[in-house]
Amino acid sequence: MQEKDHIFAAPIDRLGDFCFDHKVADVFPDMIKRSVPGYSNIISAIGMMTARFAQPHTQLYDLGCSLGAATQEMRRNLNQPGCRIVAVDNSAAMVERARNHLAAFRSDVEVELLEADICDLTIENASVVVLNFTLQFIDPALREVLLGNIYAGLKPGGVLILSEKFVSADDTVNELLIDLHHDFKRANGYSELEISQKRTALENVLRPDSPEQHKARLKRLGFAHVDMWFQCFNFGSMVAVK
Ligand SMILES: C[S@@+](CC[C@H](N)C(=O)[O-])C[C@H]1O[C@@H](n2cnc3c(N)ncnc32)[C@H](O)[C@@H]1O
Ligand SMILES: O=C(O)C(=O)C[C@]1(C(=O)O)C=C[C@@H](O)C=C1
Repeated sequence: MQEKDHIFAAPIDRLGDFCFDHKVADVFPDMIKRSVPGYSNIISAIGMMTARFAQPHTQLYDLGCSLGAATQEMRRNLNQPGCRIVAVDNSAAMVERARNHLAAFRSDVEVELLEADICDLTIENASVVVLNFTLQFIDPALREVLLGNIYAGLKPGGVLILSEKFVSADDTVNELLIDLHHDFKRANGYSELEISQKRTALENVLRPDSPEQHKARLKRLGFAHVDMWFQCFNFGSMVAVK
């Protein structure tokens, strides 16, 4: 049975920064499904893009893999010989649970699960790289270097799938999208207290960029084709092909 997310349901005295600890890892599937509009569509599309972009004898990366939802979808859709998936997260609680989660499925595809900081990782011989709601948690000053490492490690024709929470450059639209996201959370059973406490806890740790900032940076780094393929409110996913 999957646990329900009640983490911010009661008033918290000294509300600290949000972090991916045991409490969050225990309820993560419920939390992300009720918090991120379009999450399950994005996971399915990661599988579809894996089928199109995976190249024989290459590596596929799931960076900030949490419990391995994207890894599992990539593994299910891999149709090329000699590929392996490298799934990485720096939260011990997430990696421990990802190990159990991934072991529950039968598959011939090798998955290397690493507890590591993705900023310290060497990316090589890659055909598919997934950053599914992870870059937003990386120090903004380190984002360009990380994306540059990904670009360098991708083979020509390789793809980066980058899903993020966005900030809109237009203040009025930005407020509208945030309000609509909160409506989405209310409709999924979150209370006003849960919404506001989580918002405060995320303030210093989830720093969103605008779609324009993302596109400009990916282009600057050399990606040949960059665009948004999905957006719902202030959440979305981009595709960048080398
Ligand atoms: C919103 S979750 C990602 C969800 C996941 N990709 C999925 O599709 O279900 C963000 C994850 O990024 C991880 N993370 C944040 N900073 C990281 C870093 N520097 N290195 C590795 N993992 C990181 C967190 O521990 C967390 O599990
Ligand atoms: O709940 C929110 O407001 C979010 O921003 C959602 C979000 C995310 O985008 O990663 C934040 C933290 C949790 O990991 C799950 C989802």
